[in-house]
Amino acid sequence: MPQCQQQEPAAAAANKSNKKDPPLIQCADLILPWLTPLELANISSTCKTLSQISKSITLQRTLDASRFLENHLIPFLNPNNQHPYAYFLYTPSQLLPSQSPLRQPWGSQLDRDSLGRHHSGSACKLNESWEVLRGCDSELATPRRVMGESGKGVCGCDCEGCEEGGTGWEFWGLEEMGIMTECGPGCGCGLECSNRLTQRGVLVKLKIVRDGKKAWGLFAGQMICQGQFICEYAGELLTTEEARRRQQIYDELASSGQFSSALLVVREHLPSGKACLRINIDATRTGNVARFINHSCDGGNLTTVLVRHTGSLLPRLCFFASRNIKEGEELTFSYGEIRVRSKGLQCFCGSSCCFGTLPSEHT
Ligand SMILES: C[S@@+](CC[C@H](N)C(=O)[O-])C[C@H]1O[C@@H](n2cnc3c(N)ncnc32)[C@H](O)[C@@H]1O
Repeated sequence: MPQCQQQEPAAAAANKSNKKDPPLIQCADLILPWLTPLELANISSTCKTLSQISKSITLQRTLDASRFLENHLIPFLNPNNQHPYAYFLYTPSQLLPSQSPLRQPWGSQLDRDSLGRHHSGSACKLNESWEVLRGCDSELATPRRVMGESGKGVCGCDCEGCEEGGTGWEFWGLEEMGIMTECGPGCGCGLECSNRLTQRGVLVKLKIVRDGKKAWGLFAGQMICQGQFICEYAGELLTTEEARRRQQIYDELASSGQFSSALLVVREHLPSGKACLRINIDATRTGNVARFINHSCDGGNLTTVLVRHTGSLLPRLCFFASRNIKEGEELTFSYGEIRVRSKGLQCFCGSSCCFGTLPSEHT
């Protein structure tokens, strides 16, 4: 049958080109030829609508990295617009990997009302209690309970058990770290207690700006005074074994470029000096705004404080302004002093004392 023989190569060619198409296009190619003109027109307009919705979702996502879980919107700004936002799951506080969601909604117009106010439960409640507090004591915006060597601080409420002393802390090689104790699950007070400064989410305006060399960075969206609380370092709390496993994967991905990890290790040296407790917080997949804070060899403008809570075993790592910060300034801190990798990632902090490479440690 000469006709059949002639058609065979054309059919084979068509099949070959179909194989390259994504599955959805392949299905459409099977179904759409059967449709009436009206059905085809309906499909076409649905696709245009979906395209508009997905553009609107992208826009909404650039407006708030926190998925409406913080008190203020935290926008992404990228002057060259190639990457409008960074994709990660948002958590305002530490969680276990088993608590980390596989997916999280982000970018629905329904998240906000016509005035742009948040609908998300936790942030609203936090915001309300903060508004009440701010009216009566502006000092609440500063770390009143940062402790010295003695481990004693000024207690903001009558709860007992707040006067615990501190040991020595190390963070990525840093020997000096502030220690502070706040009320927690073991206290009778609630979020409105003045001794829960770091538990009300992000209270200063921030923005996330893209840079050609360092990728995203966290910037001040307002003037910030020395001592003001910025945010905690939130993410998944890992076992050391899991932290090492993930760090190996991250290192491999980073060596091929285009990947930033945000796995942070905090070490506590016990008074005996013989043992060391460590906390591994991974904000790479699930985290908060702190995952965008870049390194600066001069120490930057942030200081880290370990905050303990009455009745809670694990401390939280929190960032405070180490000096007055102007609106538009990048927020940075030192990742540490140790550089175990001779060929570490290049540092672009731009400070006069720049070491040239980013700090690196064995996890
Ligand atoms: C915790 S993340 C900070 C946010 C990151 N820039 C991003 O876009 O997600 C740490 C990573 O940021 C990059 N980074 C941080 N500080 C840097 C610096 N001073 N110079 C170059 N890259 C930096 C490195 O890739 C590092 O592994």
